[in-house]
Amino acid sequence: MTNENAITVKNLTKTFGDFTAVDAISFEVGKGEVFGFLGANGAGKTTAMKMLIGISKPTKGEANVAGFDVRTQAEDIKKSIGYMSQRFSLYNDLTIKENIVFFGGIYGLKKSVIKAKSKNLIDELGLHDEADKLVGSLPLGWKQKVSFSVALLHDPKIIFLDEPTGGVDPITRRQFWEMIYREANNGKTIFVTTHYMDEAEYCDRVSIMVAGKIEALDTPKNLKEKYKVDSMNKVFLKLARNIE
Ligand SMILES: Nc1ncnc2c1ncn2[C@@H]1O[C@H](COP(=O)(O)OP(=O)(O)OP(=O)(O)O)[C@@H](O)[C@H]1O
Repeated sequence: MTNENAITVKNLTKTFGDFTAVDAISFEVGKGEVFGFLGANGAGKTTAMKMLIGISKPTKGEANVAGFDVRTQAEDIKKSIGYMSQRFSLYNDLTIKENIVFFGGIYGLKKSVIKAKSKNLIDELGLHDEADKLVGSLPLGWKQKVSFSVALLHDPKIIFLDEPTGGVDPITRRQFWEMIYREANNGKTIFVTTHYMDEAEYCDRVSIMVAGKIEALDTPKNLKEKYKVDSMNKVFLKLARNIE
């Protein structure tokens, strides 16, 4: 497989007993691309993502992430990617600063680097008044923004975001997407799952997974043209109905 793409996936498959959760999916994600990975509940997104971030072995097929093979180089992948999910966030009983020091340490950064990054992060997010407050006391939207910045501390090439804006208000979601764009413009590759169809419109390309298979993959504009509708929500509904 070539390493020109940030992610290359070929016939990637995961079965649990007789059940095929991810069914021979293939796609490529270019460097610097914002790639939306959509699907209804149970479509297989999390199972696929777990294989890509090197924590679950594929049953069949292959995938290369940040130049590394998911089967044999999972440890290298973990060092090259950032990961953030709605479920795995920061430690609520540590302050913002303490979370940064803690995760910086886990990523193996030097103390001087952590100090500098911590200052940048707090400056960028305008969080001077909150830096010494417990994360648990922050609104969810702020937690998610800090969590995103923390996932970037070790300067990963690819960032995996698993429903990063779940439960967050529309204005904060918009600000969150501005942060995503900024990182993509800096050359980071963004792989993001979301349930919000308006967010699918913000992606460079979108794949839609139905029952373990990728049923559509293109730019939002092309998908809307193909299905002759005016929103990604309608594309999604049409696809789901066709399959039923
Ligand atoms: N360890 C497992 N053992 C058996 N079945 C599993 C396992 N993990 C996932 N599944 C099944 O695989 C299917 C896909 O699940 P997955 O969590 O990947 O979907 P998803 O698209 O991420 O959904 P959601 O949006 O709800 O997270 C589901 O039917 C789920 O029950």
